[in-house]
Amino acid sequence: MTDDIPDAVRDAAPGDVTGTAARDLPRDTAPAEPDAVTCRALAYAFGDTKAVDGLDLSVHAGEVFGLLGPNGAGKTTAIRCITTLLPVPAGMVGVFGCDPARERMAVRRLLGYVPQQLSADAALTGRENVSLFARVFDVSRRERAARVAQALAAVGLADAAGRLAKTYSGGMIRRLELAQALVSAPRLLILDEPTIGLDPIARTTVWQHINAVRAATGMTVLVTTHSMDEADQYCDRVALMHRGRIHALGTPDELRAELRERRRASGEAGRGEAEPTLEDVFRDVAGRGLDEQSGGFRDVRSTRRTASRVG
Ligand SMILES: Nc1ncnc2c1ncn2[C@@H]1O[C@H](COP(=O)(O)OP(=O)(O)OP(=O)(O)O)[C@@H](O)[C@H]1O
Repeated sequence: MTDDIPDAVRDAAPGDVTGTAARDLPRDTAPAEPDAVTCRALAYAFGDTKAVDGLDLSVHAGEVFGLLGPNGAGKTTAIRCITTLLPVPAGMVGVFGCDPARERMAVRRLLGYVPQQLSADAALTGRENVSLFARVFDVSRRERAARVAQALAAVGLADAAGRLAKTYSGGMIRRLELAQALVSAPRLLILDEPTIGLDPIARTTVWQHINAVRAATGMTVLVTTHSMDEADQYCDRVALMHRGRIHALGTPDELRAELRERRRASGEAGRGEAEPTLEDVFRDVAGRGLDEQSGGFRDVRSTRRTASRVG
């Protein structure tokens, strides 16, 4: 784990780095370090329910990786195994080469995690919330105030730091939770549906801050989402997860091009088919099971919990 949040994070003004700009960072500098996340044949069951069922995944250091899938695909369960919150009963998980089972604290020190559930305390100020995380993550007393201020500034909350979190908007709460995760200067930031329930402007703002920090630090980002549009716009690579395993993996452009090719080969192309979207790719690789399983991609957006998370 790095000792400090780099000054560049503090200085990265929100909006200066867009998702597109961050995606244009050089990709051909081969990472000398191990992959940020490795899962091999990972399996986890709740009773008879195979939540994760033979998951193979590599998240390269420095990339923004999107784990996509409908409700119940197993995304959160996989994330909880990676973050040491669940044991790894079958298969293996590595985080920058560390084994969560044997090096639990080492793995936790590498991670910043923003779960789906509310992790900020509404009765505390923004600054107090981030300070709490700084203490939990052993940021030294000497450094703490500066690191808390840096993390709040990095997500655009410096001016609101003295206000109670219960006065924040949903988007501000999400950014506060981001600051909490960033205060320990993680090498890997894991975000479980970071923009669910937010309006389009708040979504964009959250992503601008994620990308600004990532561009400044080289941090790896693993994000789960139902939103194909966000994945398309902000993720370097995506994995399409369904029923506990990965059905397709690549850059959004690669996945779309592969579907275009499959359509061409099967004679579907040229019959007025629109350019494929990522959702088309998912429907193609997951097959009819996607419609049979409860929860698609669109209907879930309006039903989830951010509105009530902060009330
Ligand atoms: N604590 C639990 N006890 C029993 N079953 C669970 C538990 N947590 C998850 N499951 C089941 O495991 C499967 C995978 O759930 P998981 O939450 O990992 O999916 P997900 O892709 O993250 O879904 P969502 O997008 O809704 O968060 C589902 O069938 C779910 O009902």
